Amino acid sequence: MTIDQTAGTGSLQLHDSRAQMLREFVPLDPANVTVYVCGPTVQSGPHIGHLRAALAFDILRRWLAHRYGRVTFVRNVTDIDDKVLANATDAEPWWALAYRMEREFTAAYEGIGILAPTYEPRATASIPQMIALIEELIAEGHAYAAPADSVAAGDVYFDVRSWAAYGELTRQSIDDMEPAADAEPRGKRDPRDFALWKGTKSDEPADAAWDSPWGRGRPGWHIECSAMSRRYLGPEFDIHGGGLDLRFPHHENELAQSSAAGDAFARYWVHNGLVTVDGQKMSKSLGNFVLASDVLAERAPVVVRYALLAAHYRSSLDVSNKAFDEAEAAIERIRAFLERALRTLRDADRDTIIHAAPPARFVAAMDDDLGVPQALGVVHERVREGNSALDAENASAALTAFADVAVMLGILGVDPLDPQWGGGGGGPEIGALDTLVRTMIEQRARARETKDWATADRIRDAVAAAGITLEDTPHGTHWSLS
Ligand SMILES: Nc1ncnc2c1ncn2[C@@H]1O[C@H](COP(=O)(O)OP(=O)(O)OP(=O)(O)O)[C@@H](O)[C@H]1O
Ligand SMILES: [Zn+2]
Repeated sequence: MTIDQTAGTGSLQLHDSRAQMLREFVPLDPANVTVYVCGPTVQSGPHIGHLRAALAFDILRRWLAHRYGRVTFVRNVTDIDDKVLANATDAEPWWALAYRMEREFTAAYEGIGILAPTYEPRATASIPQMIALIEELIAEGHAYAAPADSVAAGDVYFDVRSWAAYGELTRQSIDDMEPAADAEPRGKRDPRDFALWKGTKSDEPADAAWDSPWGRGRPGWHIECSAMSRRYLGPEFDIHGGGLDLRFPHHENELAQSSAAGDAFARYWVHNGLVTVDGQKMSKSLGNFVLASDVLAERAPVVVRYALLAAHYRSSLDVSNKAFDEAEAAIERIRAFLERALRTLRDADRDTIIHAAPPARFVAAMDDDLGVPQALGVVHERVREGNSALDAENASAALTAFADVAVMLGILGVDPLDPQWGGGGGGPEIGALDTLVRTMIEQRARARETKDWATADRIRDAVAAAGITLEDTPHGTHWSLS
């Protein structure tokens, strides 16, 4: 792929939560855009808030890939944390729970077409990097171990008063902040100091602790992301993402730790708006969640994807059956047009489709802080125009509309005919099968053209033996599983 395929049509504007305004996105290295997104704490299964967050960054990533080609995309898994330990049982240790939940997240992400990250590091696999970062912070005078004779002995805290810029991300002064909730207050110099390392407690499992210069223990949540982003992307990278709920304290603390350790860290901060229920964040802790698995049992994955990306990623989204019904109707309108157009298109036309560039207004919408609602507006407009062209038997106008729609749907990952949806339930193997069967259909058509009936019959029999039925129609041969 070439660098910046849309050069000349404008620049990508992203809302940077740190600057609190739109900024032109200029990558450090246009040949490799770097993104770190905070992944889930795998204490329980994904709800649709998690899907929306992952989807927001999937769209960002796809658009960056369209513009620049290569994107190194890292999304971590927090597999050690207070919450994971709290949900473990005697029958299911913390590491078994974390892995089971990680698989549930992966299944839900893949189910709605979220691309796998380039790297997906688990926090427990970067403990030495976290310890090294904490040691740097202590050496620079920005962190301290709790006094050995205090109840917090074994903990290490970030010293917020030592870092004058603390609060810069969310524009707060230290004195206005709440005390940090996650550490033993009696070992701290300031109630806002937060834990970098947590000494193991007597009631915690022995295998949930690692050796460190401060005794056995485990990392705090914030240091995990500072260490993993540095390890996988280096001390400076382009975009740091996560849900709006993570801006404070999580991202504020990540920024403080990494900058205090001398890293330039993220150049842009992007936060997705929250899925809410009656105005409140959908959350495991509040118990007001809708599980991803429940929605996916009721609705086609492409409909769920469409519904969750149809609102701008920075808006709050109160999900309702109405939103899913509307997405279903929109997907059906698109599907009907694609199928209708496909019936009239010839194979020779496919080249045009593959080489189409998205319409300029779609590009402008996406460049304007990922304006997916406007971009989908362009999709529906081209669907209407394509249908009119088909009504008027204007083949060339129908073909360009089809090509536009196909390329836009491809970028957004919501093409209802994409083999990845497998007719509603299958996986990528359906796509592979489709390619193979189509090849055989073509060979059979060629044999028939040359009146080589023996070969044509042999191919039909081979396909039938694999449990596949071929149906010859005036518009070509369709296949289905018998
Ligand atoms: N309701 C929501 N809407 C949008 N994004 C969310 C929502 N809940 C969590 N996220 C995002 O999902 C990602 C993974 O989050 P994480 O596992 O830390 O969830 P969490 O905030 O602990 O969830 P919960 O509050 O349900 O326990 C984060 O980027 C987070 O901001
Ligand atoms: Zn993080």
